[in-house]
Amino acid sequence: MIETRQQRFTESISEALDYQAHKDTPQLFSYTEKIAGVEEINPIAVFQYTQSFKGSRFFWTSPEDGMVLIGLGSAYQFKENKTNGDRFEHVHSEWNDLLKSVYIDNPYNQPGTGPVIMGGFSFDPEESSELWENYPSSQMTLPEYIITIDDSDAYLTCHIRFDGQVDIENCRASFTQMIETMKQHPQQGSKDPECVNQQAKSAEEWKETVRSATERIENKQMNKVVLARELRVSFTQTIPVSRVLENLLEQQKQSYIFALESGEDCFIGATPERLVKVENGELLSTCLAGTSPRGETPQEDEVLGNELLYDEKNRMEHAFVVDMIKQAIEACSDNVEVPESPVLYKLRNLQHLYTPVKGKLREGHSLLEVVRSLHPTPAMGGVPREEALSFIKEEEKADRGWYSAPIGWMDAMDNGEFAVAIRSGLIQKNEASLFAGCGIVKDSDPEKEFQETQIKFSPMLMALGGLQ
Ligand SMILES: C=C(O[C@H]1C=CC=C(C(=O)O)[C@@H]1O)C(=O)O
Repeated sequence: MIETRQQRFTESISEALDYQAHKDTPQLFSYTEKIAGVEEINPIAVFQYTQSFKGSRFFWTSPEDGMVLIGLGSAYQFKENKTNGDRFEHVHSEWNDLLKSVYIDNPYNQPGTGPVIMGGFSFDPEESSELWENYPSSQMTLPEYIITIDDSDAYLTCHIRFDGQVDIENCRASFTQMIETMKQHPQQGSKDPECVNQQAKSAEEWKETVRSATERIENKQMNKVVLARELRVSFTQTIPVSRVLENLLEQQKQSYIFALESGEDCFIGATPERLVKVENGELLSTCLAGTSPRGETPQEDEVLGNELLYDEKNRMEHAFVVDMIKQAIEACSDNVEVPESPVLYKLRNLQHLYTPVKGKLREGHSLLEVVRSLHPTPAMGGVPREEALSFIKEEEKADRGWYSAPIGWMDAMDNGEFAVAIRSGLIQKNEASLFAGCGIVKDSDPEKEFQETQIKFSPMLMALGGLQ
């Protein structure tokens, strides 16, 4: 088995080198292999044992299909800063150009294997700040190694650049070494560092901004706006990212768990909000807006859930999102299906109103084009979009950076998925900035909205060990 594997790798890379020798483009080789023994692979252990890639790792898992994607290192990167051009279109066209020059050996028809780019975008391409200096307005990376795990199989993909002397033996040995790394057992015993300080901008100031938003809504200058807050937390020691990931995986089973390292920082979170998923042309988007806490007992939980389902203010907040997403998906898809009424989506700390939107992506439309038309939905920006965004720019005092923006991956067959990076935080050594926001409509009560943001901080606070 090992011998056959080594042979396949050697033959494939030799063929690629040979093929590329007659061309003046390329220079990239993409090779995928199915790895036996998926039950042995522990995603957290992979993260713990790949410290040599620290600063350029990506972690993703989806609650629906349980798929895990880990990206390590960078063989190629699309990156753009502070632009008012079309950053989604730029990535889309550069990705398609790059794909023309990749020699691909991937015999598996499995989404998320072969050449896959991973990363995300900032909320507002025109904003930049010191806090987010390691996170440009768009950054999608083709990793050196990609580990893809679905329920029954695991795959390893590697990307090798052909722009210098290629040592085939070395490349093959590194690939084999990475397979060994995938099968390591997690290291036990790391403790959560102690939280020593939590600091947010003045609560009164934030509530005042909510009041001024409701006034604008009363005056018919807008219908809805989402306002966010930032909480800076400090710990006694450097925050261990793999430990936080492990906690999120255990505590937030209904959410996407993601992490993206960039330089010394790590943007990490557990978001329930799918922006869009495309698999073999089937499209799925999600409207998630309208929030209530979970009850202490099943009875209280049911009462709170029912109140949320029939609450006029929350239904209005939700309906703005459904209308916009439905319209955007209809513009690029056939057979669009949207249920009449929302259902409840229950998380550990909160429950939301939830409406799925399904369709068949029309020929000629791409995943990134859908991301561009959806971002930001009224669950993150507001209605009308431009009015809400300029209110956020002028009045909201949070440095959003990548919070509430698209994060995800896409492969060479235009399969992929983007979530909206909420319930998230930016880890910087022993400190982290956490973010939480709420949809404001005309009947919003500033105190209640403030309490809602407090609960929305809890998934990250819990995972960091900062929630007593
Ligand atoms: C903006 C956030 O949540 C959004 C997603 C779901 C429900 C929301 C709400 O009910 O306000 C928000 O629109 C956040 O968690 O930071």
